[in-house]
Amino acid sequence: MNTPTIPPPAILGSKGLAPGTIHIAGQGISNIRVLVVDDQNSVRQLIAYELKRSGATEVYQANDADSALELFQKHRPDLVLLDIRLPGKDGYWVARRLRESENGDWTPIIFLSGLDSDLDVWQGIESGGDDYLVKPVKPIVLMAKLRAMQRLLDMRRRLVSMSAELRQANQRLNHMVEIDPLTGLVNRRGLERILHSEIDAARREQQPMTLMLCDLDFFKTYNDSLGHLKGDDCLREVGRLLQDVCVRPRDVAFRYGGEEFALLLPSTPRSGAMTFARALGNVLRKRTIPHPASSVSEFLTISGGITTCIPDSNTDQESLIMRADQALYTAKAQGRDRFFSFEMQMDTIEQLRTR
Ligand SMILES: Nc1nc2c(ncn2[C@@H]2O[C@H](COP(=O)(O)OP(=O)(O)OP(=O)(O)O)[C@@H](O)[C@H]2O)c(=O)[nH]1
Repeated sequence: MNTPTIPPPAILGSKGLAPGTIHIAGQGISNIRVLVVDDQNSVRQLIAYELKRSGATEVYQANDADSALELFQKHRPDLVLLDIRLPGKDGYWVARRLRESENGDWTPIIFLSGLDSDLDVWQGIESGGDDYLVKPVKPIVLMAKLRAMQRLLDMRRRLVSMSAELRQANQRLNHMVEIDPLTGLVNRRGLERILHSEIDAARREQQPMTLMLCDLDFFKTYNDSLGHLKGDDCLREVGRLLQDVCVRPRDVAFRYGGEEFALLLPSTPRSGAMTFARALGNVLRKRTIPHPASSVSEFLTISGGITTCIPDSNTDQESLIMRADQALYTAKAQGRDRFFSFEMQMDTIEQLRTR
């Protein structure tokens, strides 16, 4: 029942719309699709006729509660004109169902009813209506109300689109503040966020996770001998290299700060962590980045501290970072150009004991 028919002139002035000034040039409604719910054919068609004349792009018509809901779901009109007395379920019921089905959206509902007691108005607004008009209503009054609702609707649409833009801008901003401009890697702030959620995931899934802190060896003397710009190039190169070794989608490389990098490897046990560290060392060795002032190699080398665990309720970002940092300190103290993990050291001791 969604095609409005132009009523014969005899219908004008019947119970739904009172006779009166009907059309004000240029003052109609525009770009609006309306659902009219009324069980009286003549009233419904007259309203549809007036709406069309005033600029509504589409008018859907329903004569009972169920077809009203059906048309609402199907067409998602911009506005609903709703009678209260309908066969079967009434207009209050329809308004409540419409509100439930909107999912945070808002469609203005104007009750258009012959019931004129204060309680009816109260119930109409309570059930989800935004306005209440008593029939017969003058077309000019109806149009004025529709224009007011349209204004609110437009304002709401602008707000919704502005908040979507704002959300996107915020996402871009968050992304920007988590990216290190020199290497393009995620920075320390991003590490803290991602580490937090990966700890939660690993705890939930009872999966081992690995965190590596890596530090370029003798980078001060690299800068001192080759200059700060070459130092920057070197950091960029290492950044690319670390990104290349992170082949699994959830493995992430970070610039932790200065000449320190971090690698987060979810679902990676100790054995996998050491394989990864060896591969990383090999890739760097193959790159043969000259380091004229290093006392461990003629090429750039890296030291790394590794920690691997299945997080429990005591595991947090700080404890993991601290443990990886202590392991890094040990790798440096043991001569650099190596990776160290307390957990793996314990494994080795355990293996020696059981031999
Ligand atoms: N070019 C460049 N150098 C940086 C940057 N950030 C930190 N550095 C330098 O990295 C060097 C780190 O030096 P140290 O902390 O003394 O460590 P190191 O010389 O690498 O010695 P070890 O770590 O003990 O092997 C410092 O000279 C910093 O100035 C950067 O963004 N660009």
